[in-house]
Amino acid sequence: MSNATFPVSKALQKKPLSPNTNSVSREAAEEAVRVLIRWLGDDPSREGLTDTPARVTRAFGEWFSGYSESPADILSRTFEEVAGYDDIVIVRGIGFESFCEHHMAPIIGTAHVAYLPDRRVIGLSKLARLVDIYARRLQIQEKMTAEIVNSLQVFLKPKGAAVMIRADHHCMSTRGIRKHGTDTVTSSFTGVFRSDPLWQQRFLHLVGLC
Ligand SMILES: Nc1nc2c(ncn2[C@@H]2O[C@H](COP(=O)(O)OP(=O)(O)OP(=O)(O)O)[C@@H](O)[C@H]2O)c(=O)[nH]1
Ligand SMILES: [Zn+2]
Repeated sequence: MSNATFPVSKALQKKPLSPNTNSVSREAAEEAVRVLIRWLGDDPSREGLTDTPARVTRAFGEWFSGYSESPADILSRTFEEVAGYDDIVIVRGIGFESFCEHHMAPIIGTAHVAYLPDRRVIGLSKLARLVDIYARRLQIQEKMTAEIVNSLQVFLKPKGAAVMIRADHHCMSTRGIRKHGTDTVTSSFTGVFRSDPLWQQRFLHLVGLC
């Protein structure tokens, strides 16, 4: 279990650069793809590959759209808690696709995101959007887990938040050590989920781990 420092760093709150508005032009990105194709030993000007650099940059824009989205924006719309509800809110099994920052290889996984409301709740879809904002960046699993839990704590201000992620790292299964069928589990807690073993146990029970 991680001991991510809290409160969250200022960097988390800054609006990140978008792949479309940063200092590298789309033309330069497409040229980089052509260089890679040449480096592989193929010819970027042959018929089947002429449109590939444009497709690849478009695909990267989608896979890495998290750089142009801000957790503050999606977590700003909250609702008064329904009177009398005083238990965990959890969305389980949020599927995501990410890419490891070491090899840019896919990380395919699921996240469980929970919080204990302090008067306010948030639309459930926003928890899944929060996962995607951080998944659609170059990541390591530990950082992604901590970023999700910390931004939920900072912007929603619940009594506590808990995140658990299970993922398959393709850099471990399709290359290098080539171990298939492994998964990596990380978790991160704030507030009561961190300070009170009973709340933490309850979260683990809800995600089916105890
Ligand atoms: N802690 C952590 N490590 C990761 C994650 N994703 C990939 N890695 C690891 O990052 C490490 C990078 O190791 P390096 O030795 O620099 O790179 P490498 O020579 O390609 O390593 P191998 O994968 O062992 O061939 C590898 O051990 C990967 O398994 C992640 O989310 N968290
Ligand atoms: Zn990797």
